[in-house]
Amino acid sequence: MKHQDIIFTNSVAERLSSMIEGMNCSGTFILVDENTDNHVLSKIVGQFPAIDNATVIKVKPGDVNKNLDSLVHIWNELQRAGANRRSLMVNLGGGMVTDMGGFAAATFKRGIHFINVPTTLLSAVDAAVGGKTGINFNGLKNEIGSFREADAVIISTCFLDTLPVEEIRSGYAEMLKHGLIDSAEAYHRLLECDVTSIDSERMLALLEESVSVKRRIVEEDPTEKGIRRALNLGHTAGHAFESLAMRRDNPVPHGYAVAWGCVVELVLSHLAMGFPSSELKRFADYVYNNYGIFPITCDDYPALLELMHHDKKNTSGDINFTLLSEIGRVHIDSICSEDDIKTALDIFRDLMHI
Ligand SMILES: NC(=O)c1ccc[n+]([C@@H]2O[C@H](COP(=O)([O-])OP(=O)(O)OC[C@H]3O[C@@H](n4cnc5c(N)ncnc54)[C@H](O)[C@@H]3O)[C@@H](O)[C@H]2O)c1
Ligand SMILES: O=C(O)C(=O)C[C@@H](O)[C@H](O)[C@H](O)COP(=O)(O)O
Ligand SMILES: [Zn+2]
Repeated sequence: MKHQDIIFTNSVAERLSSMIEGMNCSGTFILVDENTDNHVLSKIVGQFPAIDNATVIKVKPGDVNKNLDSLVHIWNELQRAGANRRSLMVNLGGGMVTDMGGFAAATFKRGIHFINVPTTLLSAVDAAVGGKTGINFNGLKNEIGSFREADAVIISTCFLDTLPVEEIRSGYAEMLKHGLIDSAEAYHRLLECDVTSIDSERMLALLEESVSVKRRIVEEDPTEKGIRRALNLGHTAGHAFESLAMRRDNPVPHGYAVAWGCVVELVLSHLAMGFPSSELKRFADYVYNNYGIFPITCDDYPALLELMHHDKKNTSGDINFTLLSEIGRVHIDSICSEDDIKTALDIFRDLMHI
């Protein structure tokens, strides 16, 4: 897999335009959802012909629409406008847009060029980088997808001012995850920051630091044969919460599910690997105070376990977790029994005062 070009800038339109011109493509498509159409597109149009001449494709927002219907809509629009192998797709949006647009680009005519321009904190620090693309299918997260890195990722803080604070918190959860797998120093610094009042200069520095954690791991293991599973901390349980919330017709932001999932998986880390109880308690309190609770009872355990059995890290009938023995010390392929997971869910409910 080629090395991915990741650019940090607040002159997005200028960089994007010169990139489009340099790629000598036969046509450019910009994928947006209704919200990035409303809040973001106007920030990059009206300055450079390479951007203004692009065809805009619009999808409905939200993870419930990261699905086959939206994907078919994108393929139809590309085909209708005569896109070919030299066409370029620009994914302008959050992780929903970069995941699905990346997959549409990876599959249309077996692959066209694409550039990710992330517009949420979460997509800037995580989703737009590293080549995981895909859609949800049959209620399971990212069930259909491919590894295909964007030709380039243009990361900026200039889109974040219209983002609801809930979405800032959601992205911050993936940054905390990067801190947890990286080092106690980076993680504690994040815990001490007030996420709602970080100025844009400091935010750009935090973005660069967080992306560097993901980038280093992806470069070592681009297709998740091993160590990339570190980036999946919190997701075995987190994706189960996220899917359950969708089943209840009450979706939650991805990062919230990851934050709750990390609590469950730090409980398992404590039980199985001796992860310090003081750090577990501190993280759980942070999550309770900043993300609230995901309401579950023991009646939900069978559904949650069934969802965890679909996790992509599993290679047998067992459920595979990424755990920590301490902050920065990662143990991939940690198998936990259903009984251990139920115990962890019990402790999760205690820690979250549910
Ligand atoms: N591929 C990966 O490595 C990876 C990593 C993490 C998450 N993901 C996926 O990313 C998705 C979550 O991404 P997300 O949190 O960015 O969600 P999202 O794309 O759904 O964006 C969240 C909300 O913010 C809106 N929005 C986007 N930019 C905006 C802006 N600048 N101003 C105002 N509103 C804006 C969106 O329309 C949406 O309503 C999930 O599908 C998750 O599975 C993928
Ligand atoms: O990049 C990775 O690898 C990750 O696991 C990052 C996660 O934050 C992200 O949510 C990813 O989409 C999860 O992938 P999946 O393989 O568990 O669907
Ligand atoms: Zn994630």
